[in-house]
Amino acid sequence: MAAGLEAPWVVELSSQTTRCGFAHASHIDCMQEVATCSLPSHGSLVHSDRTLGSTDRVLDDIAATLERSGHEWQPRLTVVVPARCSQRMLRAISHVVLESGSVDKLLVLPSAACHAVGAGFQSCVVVDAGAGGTDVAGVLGSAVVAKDSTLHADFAGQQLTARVALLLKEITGSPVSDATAAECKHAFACFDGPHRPLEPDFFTLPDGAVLSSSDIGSRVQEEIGGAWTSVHKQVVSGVSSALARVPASDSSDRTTVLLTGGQSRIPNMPLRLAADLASLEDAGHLHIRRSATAERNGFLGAFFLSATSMYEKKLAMSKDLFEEEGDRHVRLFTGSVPEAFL
Ligand SMILES: Nc1ncnc2c1ncn2[C@@H]1O[C@H](COP(=O)(O)OP(=O)(O)OP(=O)(O)O)[C@@H](O)[C@H]1O
Repeated sequence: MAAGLEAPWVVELSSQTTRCGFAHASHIDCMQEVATCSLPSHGSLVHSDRTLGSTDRVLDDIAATLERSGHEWQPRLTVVVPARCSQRMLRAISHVVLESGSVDKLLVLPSAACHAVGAGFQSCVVVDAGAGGTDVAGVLGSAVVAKDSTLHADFAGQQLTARVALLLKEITGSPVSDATAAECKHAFACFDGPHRPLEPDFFTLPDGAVLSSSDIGSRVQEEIGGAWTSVHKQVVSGVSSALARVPASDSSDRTTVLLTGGQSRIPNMPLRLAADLASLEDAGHLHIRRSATAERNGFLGAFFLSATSMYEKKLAMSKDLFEEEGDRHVRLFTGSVPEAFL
């Protein structure tokens, strides 16, 4: 952290879980995970302009949640959004935050760059398989290379959970909660491959009913395999175009493809991605890495990037400038952060 700077609050607007918190250089001091079941769907707000007018409601909800747990907004705030976030949405976020009275400086960072930095990479191709879909982006010097080089594919954890909920209802005859469906999905999720773990033999529903893995396990895996099959060509083409912008980054002349996001936990996913990428000309130079901190990388990376002196000097939008010149300076940071600042 640069001398004299207080750590900012970081709010990561994701499809299913909004993560917000305050971090120290050495550890996360408090990180609230605000699930959207008790809040409006933040992901759909940042993923689409249609509900633009609701941005203030989203941030108000987060502020209320923090206050309930005894915290207040800090004067510096970093908001993490998908790289495809529109200029209109960025302006809406800046108005809500900088007109709120409690925030003096705002930084808006693209999620892919934060995931890369959070996992320890300054340059790589990010494949972020999350609840709302799978995003691919090239990251160079801790910044997304270009907004138009990002890709969104429909391999979405929330949709898979909904499919598993339907399967469970079909088998048991009664509806189950999303939490139960997600638990069941996590128990059986797996791609084909040599390290396929043994399935659990049984899955127990909250009412005590026991389903055997033959009832539900293979059907969950079929759903996951089918969903990936329908998007894998798209993902390969996204990785291929990102690779054209991200030069080899390690001493052995290889480029890292970072698998991150909650769905990257699916067993054998790196093997499946490697098999799909094998058709690429650069396949021999790819290093596929799955991060152990999958769901937290975006938050962690945002904290690290915000904690540099670059934040203060070049990147953050100040309330004073906003009041003098309006929202025309608001932009998603896509420049390269010099190593000296990291
Ligand atoms: N072991 C697992 N197997 C299968 N899916 C998993 C596993 N662990 C987590 N997931 C899924 O990952 C998803 C959550 O991922 P993540 O937290 O990255 O999403 P998000 O950040 O809210 O969304 P997004 O990145 O799309 O905005 C959920 O759908 C969850 O069910």
